[in-house]
Amino acid sequence: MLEVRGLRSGYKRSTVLQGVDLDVPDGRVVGLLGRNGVGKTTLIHTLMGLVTPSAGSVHLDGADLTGRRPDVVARAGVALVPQGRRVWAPLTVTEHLALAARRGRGRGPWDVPRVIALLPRLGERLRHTAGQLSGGEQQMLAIARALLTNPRLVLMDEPSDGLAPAVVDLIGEAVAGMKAEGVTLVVVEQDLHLAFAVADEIAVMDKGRVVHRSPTLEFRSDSSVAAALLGVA
Ligand SMILES: Nc1ncnc2c1ncn2[C@@H]1O[C@H](COP(=O)(O)OP(=O)(O)OP(=O)(O)O)[C@@H](O)[C@H]1O
Repeated sequence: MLEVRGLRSGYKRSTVLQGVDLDVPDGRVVGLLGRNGVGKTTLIHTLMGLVTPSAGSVHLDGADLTGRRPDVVARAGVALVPQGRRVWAPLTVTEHLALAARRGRGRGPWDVPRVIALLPRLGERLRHTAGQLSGGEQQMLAIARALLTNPRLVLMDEPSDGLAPAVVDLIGEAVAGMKAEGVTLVVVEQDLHLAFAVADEIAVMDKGRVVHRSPTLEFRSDSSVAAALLGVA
């Protein structure tokens, strides 16, 4: 269980997170929505230890991760699938998987055969370099890399970014597969179709806070909430 309380953080000239409260129970998928610039990426990066909080707390299964370094947070079981995938263009898929597997070895159920079973397209591209992959395949590689660390919690930042609808559906299937294996996820998304397809619950941020939380079915059934908080009909 992830428990975030009163989290404040930001950059030199601006405080972005103004006191974020967020609970993510084990095995649940929370879709994190919000207009551009409300602080979704800053929240994900603060949870991962890439941005240092000025106040508040982050606990995972009771362990205090507040302000810890990214490598410490990763070892505690948190993995980031960053926006823009951040794969290494010259390395092959096999090399990416081998490097990630080395870091996660022995800590849980995910190994290379298992992530390839979840993401079969990668199995057909093992000798390709990451730079030769399509955007969707790079996203799958970024997911595979995260899973191979055997995380308890995966933070995904706009996995649908720049992908065609049919490819977004494949990413949705991969997220569903992770969830079926018991992985807990926070998925930042602009694509409501994907967020609704994968999330058990929706959290909406505005001006550096989580201002709304409801089960996905409830959120979908009341379009006035989405209209007010996201500016969509
Ligand atoms: N590295 C940085 N240095 C300074 N300011 C930043 C930095 N990264 C983000 N910001 C600012 O922090 C605010 C929140 O940005 P953030 O990326 O967290 O929002 P977001 O909700 O993820 O937006 P989007 O949906 O557009 O990705 C914005 O005003 C942004 O300009």
